[in-house]
Amino acid sequence: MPVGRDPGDFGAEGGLFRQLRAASAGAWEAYVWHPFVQGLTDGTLPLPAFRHYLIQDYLFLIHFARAEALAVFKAESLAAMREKAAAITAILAETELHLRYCAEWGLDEAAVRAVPETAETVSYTRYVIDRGLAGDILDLEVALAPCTVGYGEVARRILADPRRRAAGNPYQSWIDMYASADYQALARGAAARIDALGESHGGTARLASLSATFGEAARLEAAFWQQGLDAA
Ligand SMILES: Cc1ncc(CN)c(N)n1
Repeated sequence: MPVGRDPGDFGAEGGLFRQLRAASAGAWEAYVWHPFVQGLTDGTLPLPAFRHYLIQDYLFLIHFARAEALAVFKAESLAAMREKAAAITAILAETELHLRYCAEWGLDEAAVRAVPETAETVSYTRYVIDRGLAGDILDLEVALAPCTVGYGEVARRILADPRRRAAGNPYQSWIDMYASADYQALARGAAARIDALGESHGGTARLASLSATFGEAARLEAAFWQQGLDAA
């Protein structure tokens, strides 16, 4: 396997998730192995870049939880509603990590909430919500998947990279969060859900439009990292 290119075991061979990832291979690669991610890996990412990113990510997660709540509303079964409710709980737990970093920088929750959302944060979160409002549960889950699954893949790539700075990496607790068994299970579940909905909701016939959504979300993810680098 090439260095830093561990794709993980997300989605089944031949399933919709892997078809979507393959259809947006360039945008996906630009997202999951963005220079920001490489800076996290070897610990060279400037702190102001991380700080800008993390504060915006806290704001991002609030809106992402709203999008997951829309997926509860649009869920096709009670089991799916439970899975989506668990995803909301996981996102809210994720924000605790952000608040711990912010507390180290002297920012409490009210101070973080008072930071205006950037264009990158608004465009990504509202795009996902719009896909969910305009489409059905599969459209929404495809818009959500690059976020949930992508960070699972990002963490696996970081761990697999020989340039990884393991000792004294200032971003280790961030890496640990997304490499954790809990997060990896969430990411695997999100990819498996895309595969299942692909079967039940006519994924093959809708491939062109679903690929457009997936690719756009992957591009918005890359832009989200980039705003951190641009702020440093
Ligand atoms: C922008 C973004 N994308 C994904 C994740 C992982 N939940 C996140 N925290 N932020």
